[in-house]
This record gives sequence, C-alpha cells and structure tokens, in this order.
Amino acid sequence: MPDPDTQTTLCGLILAGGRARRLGGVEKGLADWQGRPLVATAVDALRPHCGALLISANRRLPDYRPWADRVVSDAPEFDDAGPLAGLLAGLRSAQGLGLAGVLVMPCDTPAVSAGIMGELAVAARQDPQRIVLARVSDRLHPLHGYYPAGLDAALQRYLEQGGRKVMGFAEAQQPRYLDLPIAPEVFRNLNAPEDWGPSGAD
Ligand SMILES: Nc1nc2c(ncn2[C@@H]2O[C@H](COP(=O)(O)OP(=O)(O)OP(=O)(O)O)[C@@H](O)[C@H]2O)c(=O)[nH]1
Repeated sequence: MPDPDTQTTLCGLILAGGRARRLGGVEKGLADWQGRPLVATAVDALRPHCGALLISANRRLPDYRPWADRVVSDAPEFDDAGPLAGLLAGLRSAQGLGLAGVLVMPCDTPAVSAGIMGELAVAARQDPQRIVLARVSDRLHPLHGYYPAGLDAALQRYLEQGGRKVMGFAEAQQPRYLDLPIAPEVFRNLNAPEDWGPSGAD
C-alpha cells in the first residue's frame, strides 16, 4: 500500500499581504529579521514540505519573487479583507496547479519551524479533504494549518457575505485539530517595533 505521506503534493502559502498598521505600514515580510527578510523564516519552514511555494502579497511584489515560485495578490473585490483574502488567492492557485491544498502560515512567526509545519503536513496528507489547524495548549492557530483547495468556492461565498474571521470560516468546515506539545511562545507573532527588540523593525 502506498505511503500516504508521500502521495499528496501540498502547496505552501505564506501570508504577507497585510498592511502592518502596528508597524507603521512597513512591509512586514521584507523587514529585516536576523539579517534576512522576515519572510525567509517562513520559506525555511514550508519549503521542505511543499511541491510549490506561494507568497500572498499586495505590495512590493518584485521583492518577494526571489523567495517563492509564485507571488499571488488578493482579488480586488476582497481588498483589505484580511488573511482570508490571501487564503482564497492561495486556494485558487493550488487548484490551478492541480495540488491538493495549501499548507499555510503567516510571515510573522519566525519561531515556527520546519519541524512544526512538517507535523501539520503529515496530518494533511493523512486526510487531504479536511482542514487541519494547529492547537497549542488549547489555543487554536488557524493561520497555521492546512486547507483543501476545493474549499475555494465556500471561502469565496463566506467573504462575499462579509465574513472575515478565519476561525469562523474554518470551524464551519469540521476541521481537525493537531495538538502540538510545544511552548505557546513559539507561535508568538511580530506586530510592533518593540517585538524586534530595542532597535525595532526597519
Ligand atoms: N493576503 C492578505 N494577507 C493579510 C491581510 N491582512 C493580514 N494578512 C496577513 O495575515 C497575517 C496576520 O495579519 P495581522 O497580524 O492580523 O495583520 P498585519 O497586517 O500583519 O498587521 P496589523 O495591520 O498591525 O494588524 C500576516 O501574515 C499578514 O500579512 C490581507 O488583507 N491580505
């Protein structure tokens, strides 16, 4: 019997399309983090598990291109609709590429490693028709998980009806939860200059 872990090709999706208001509008994914653009940390975490890697971005697209196979922008009708708009663009691309679904993470959680995303990838390949969400100490992380490509139509409807909550969408689709035995701080995201330490973000 074929090993399910190797039979399903996933599409990586890094969300970097937000306006980073708490950072004063700096392009967060391109801000320096330990000598590289922050987005590079998410590339490291996703690349080993994915047949194709997408970055969801809405500004400075050429600067993201070296880091991914494709940069995808939000549909104009969902401008400023939040992370779900980026997820929809990713699901549509995965469909176009014939891939099962997207293994997603935001650009701003640099401590989330390839090992952690690998655990989510294994869970996704066991049942590629279902959403998988990371859960750490009872807290859900719906932007770290797996979404089947075939949910694009349902997500489009949710957005058209004004839905903007990632958990609201995900929980309506009977997701699986993957409990990760790690410290909650690992999922800390960078939002404000002080999260970079005394010098702040560039
Ligand atoms: N494609 C896309 N991604 C988004 C959008 N809004 C937020 N994101 C991404 O979703 C993740 C979580 O975003 P937030 O922290 O809520 O928003 P942010 O824009 O990063 O920062 P704030 O404006 O300070 O809240 C980040 O990786 C963002 O880049 C959006 O409208 N489109």
